[in-house]
Amino acid sequence: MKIEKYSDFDMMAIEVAQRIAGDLTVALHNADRAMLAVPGGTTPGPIFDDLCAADLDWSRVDVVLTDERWVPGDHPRSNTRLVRERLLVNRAASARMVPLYAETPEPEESLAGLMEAIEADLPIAVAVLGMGADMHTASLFPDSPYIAAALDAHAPILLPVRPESQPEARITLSARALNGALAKHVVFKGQDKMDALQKARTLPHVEAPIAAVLDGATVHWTE
Ligand SMILES: O=C(O)[C@H](O)[C@@H](O)[C@H](O)[C@H](O)COP(=O)(O)O
Repeated sequence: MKIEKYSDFDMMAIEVAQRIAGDLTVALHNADRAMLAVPGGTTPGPIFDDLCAADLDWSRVDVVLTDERWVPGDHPRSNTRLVRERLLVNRAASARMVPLYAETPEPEESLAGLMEAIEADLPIAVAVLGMGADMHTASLFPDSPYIAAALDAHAPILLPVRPESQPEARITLSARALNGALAKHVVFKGQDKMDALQKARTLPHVEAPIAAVLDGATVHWTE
């Protein structure tokens, strides 16, 4: 794991967008298509605003979320909506989005179809990950029943989860799917999260899921 600290959030967003674009360009030299996995939440918006203008062949990029809240695509908490509005615009409008949501009441009812579409595009070329102060990443939450199964080396690539701390069901890529990425970037803001990251490295993965994806990752952060 490598840690890179930035003087402010805007600088971090610009630099991280450049790093992702560089990684995608390399991946597209080596393969016909490249898969980019991105988080939802509040941190990635400004990164998407810069990344969407990157000069690369977006028509060969498949974008998937690391995780989604099980809410309709026009819901304010929808990560799909965030990606459509902030990433799949400008030059990146020609990228293809691999869905992580379907209109069924529960994620289990759509799981097989969603999983099949993602499996066809694996491995992930570039995984961008957020992190919570509770040491979750994607929707791998320490307070999720079955978190051990989602972190297992043989876990399915996609799992429905119902963390006690969250208002809705979610769906998440497993640690196995995320760790298959050729490049991993963890991005967050705040000393509290940096303290949590350092603590995570001393805890079992079920208590600190972020620690399960740190091998080979670059951590980008700003106070
Ligand atoms: O849908 C989500 O909530 C996520 O993908 C999640 O893992 C997020 O990355 C972290 O919770 C950090 O969230 P913030 O960027 O809002 O702090």
